[in-house]
Amino acid sequence: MAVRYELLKQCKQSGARLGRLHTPHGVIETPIFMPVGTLATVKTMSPEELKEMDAQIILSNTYHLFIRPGHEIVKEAGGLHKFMNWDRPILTDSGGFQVFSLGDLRKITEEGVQFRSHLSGEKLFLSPEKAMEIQNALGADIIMAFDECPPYPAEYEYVKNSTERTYRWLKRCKEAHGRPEDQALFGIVQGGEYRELREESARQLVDLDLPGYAVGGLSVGEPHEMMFEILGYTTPLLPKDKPRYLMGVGSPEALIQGAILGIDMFDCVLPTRIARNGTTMTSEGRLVVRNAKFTRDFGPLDPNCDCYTCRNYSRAYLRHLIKADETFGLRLTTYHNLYFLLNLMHQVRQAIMEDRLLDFRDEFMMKYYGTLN
Ligand SMILES: CNc1nc2cc3nc(NC)[nH]c3cc2c(=O)[nH]1
Ligand SMILES: [Zn+2]
Repeated sequence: MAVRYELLKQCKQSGARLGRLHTPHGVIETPIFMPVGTLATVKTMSPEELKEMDAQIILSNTYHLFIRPGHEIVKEAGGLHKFMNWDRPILTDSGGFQVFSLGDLRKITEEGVQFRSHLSGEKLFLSPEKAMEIQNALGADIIMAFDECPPYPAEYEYVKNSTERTYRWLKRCKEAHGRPEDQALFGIVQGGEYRELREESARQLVDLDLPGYAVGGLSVGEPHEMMFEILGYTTPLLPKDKPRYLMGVGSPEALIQGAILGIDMFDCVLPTRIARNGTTMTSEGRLVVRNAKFTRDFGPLDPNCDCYTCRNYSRAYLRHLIKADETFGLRLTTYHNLYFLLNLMHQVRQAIMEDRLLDFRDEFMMKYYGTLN
């Protein structure tokens, strides 16, 4: 079977658990943060640097690779692993989220979604079948069902209809999946902010006995507390012996709280995106290194970080590069931000091992945010 989850330890203090996810391209330790490589590259990072920082799995986007260079090209290259020279696990999303974030450039029907390419403007179409054809061609170890991520807020009726259609689409994905033996298809729980819709969606997905389950429809503008409340009653409905993936999350606080609520996998563009404008995550909170106050600060970006950037360069140098729009500056801030989140999850796994995750959370929150919640 494509992907097998091994539950190693259930945290005594919380819903968190320590696990290992066995895939055709290697083992992933969970809870895990997955760097996002939208266009078959984690922007400015080489595969060697990603391995150096212990990135164990990366994400790529179906919508973007479908638009450019096209999934046939990637297939002819021997698949995504070969194309981007990454021999560890890859997860591809199904394109749903990107297409829905195109706003009114798209039309949703039972068949699928009609939209215009954000590059050429040409009319394109994504459906459960098309999303599976593309992901089968890309060859990722974990692939996502084609779903609709409803906007927030959204009326009960809208979310009910959308979630029911997303379930019908999931069954079509399962039907159309050409490579179930080497690519694990994860379903995506929807239901918006409505508990009975979330519970119905989770029940229907679990009945399909899938290799993994994502919680979708979150991190779309809803209040933090609402996301944690929804996770609180959704993850317990998912099988303990399968991985749970919270899509599009997130901030350091959300990663820790998500793990406490039983989430095993996270992805977010935050660390790479904010790095490009010189914003970094450090052990003492966010630090905007392009800020004038760092002009003569010759100390490391983060004194408590042992990453390549913090061991070899100063805040003054980073500020200079970012101000001068030097590519090397983007590389150094990206390297640190990714290292920071990957290392945060390493500390979370340690804390689960030692049954002190809640204490770790309090210590981290105090240092990073200066508060306990
Ligand atoms: C591929 N399907 C799918 N992707 C998602 C990506 C997300 N990214 C965020 N915040 C950045 N929320 C998300 C929800 C979904 C979701 O509900 N479905
Ligand atoms: Zn660092």
